[in-house]
Amino acid sequence: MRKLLVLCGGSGAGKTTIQHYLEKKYSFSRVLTHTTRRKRRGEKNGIDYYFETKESFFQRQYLEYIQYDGNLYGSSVESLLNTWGKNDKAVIVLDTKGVLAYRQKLLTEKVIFWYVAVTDKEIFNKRILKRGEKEEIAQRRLRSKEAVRDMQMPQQLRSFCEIILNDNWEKTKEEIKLQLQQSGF
Ligand SMILES: Nc1nc2c(ncn2[C@@H]2O[C@H](COP(=O)(O)OP(=O)(O)O)[C@@H](O)[C@H]2O)c(=O)[nH]1
Ligand SMILES: Nc1ncnc2c1ncn2[C@@H]1O[C@H](COP(=O)(O)OP(=O)(O)O)[C@@H](O)[C@H]1O
Repeated sequence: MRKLLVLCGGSGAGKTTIQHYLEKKYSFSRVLTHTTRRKRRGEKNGIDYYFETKESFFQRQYLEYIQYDGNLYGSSVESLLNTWGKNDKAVIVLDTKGVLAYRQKLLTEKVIFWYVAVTDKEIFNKRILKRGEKEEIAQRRLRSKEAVRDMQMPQQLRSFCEIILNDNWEKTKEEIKLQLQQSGF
């Protein structure tokens, strides 16, 4: 059966780190999404995202798309089906608005949702500055209304989204193992 794990959480909480770990340790395949934001240092087209222009972005068919800190992000039907074509176990990273869209749309597949949390908001600041962006861009990101919204789990997600606390990486790994066992992934 096709399975999808949806990760969301604040900017810098550790979604991408957890996604890579799920690939390496638990043989998930990542669903790449599309964005018009600029590449960060080290990011590659077709590896981290499909980097698009505004024109090319709208040439795809999306399950959903959103605006985040002034850029467009969208998950294409094609990318999800491609991933499932090679692996039943897929993982995607979305903002919390995208999570609600997936919750309503993907009714026939096995889908679970995780919100990646940190206890102290200062952690967002520290982590995001380590990430290869100019400080000014990182600070703007953290002040954007979408980033501020996603720093706490929105009320509407509480009934179906598991919280993965990512303060301490060793504990996060244990929590991931437990949650995967409990949900049969
Ligand atoms: N709804 C939705 N959100 C996306 C998609 N792709 C990425 N995102 C989210 O967009 C937000 C910004 O992503 P990114 O620029 O990589 O920044 P980061 O969260 O600071 O690492 C994050 O919350 C991602 O989870 C997508 O296709 N759909
Ligand atoms: N548990 C952790 N402890 C310390 N640093 C972490 C932890 N998890 C992630 N990081 C680091 O924090 C930064 C942001 O993580 P990332 O996964 O890119 O966040 P997100 O995708 O949620 O924006 C990266 O430099 C990453 O290596």
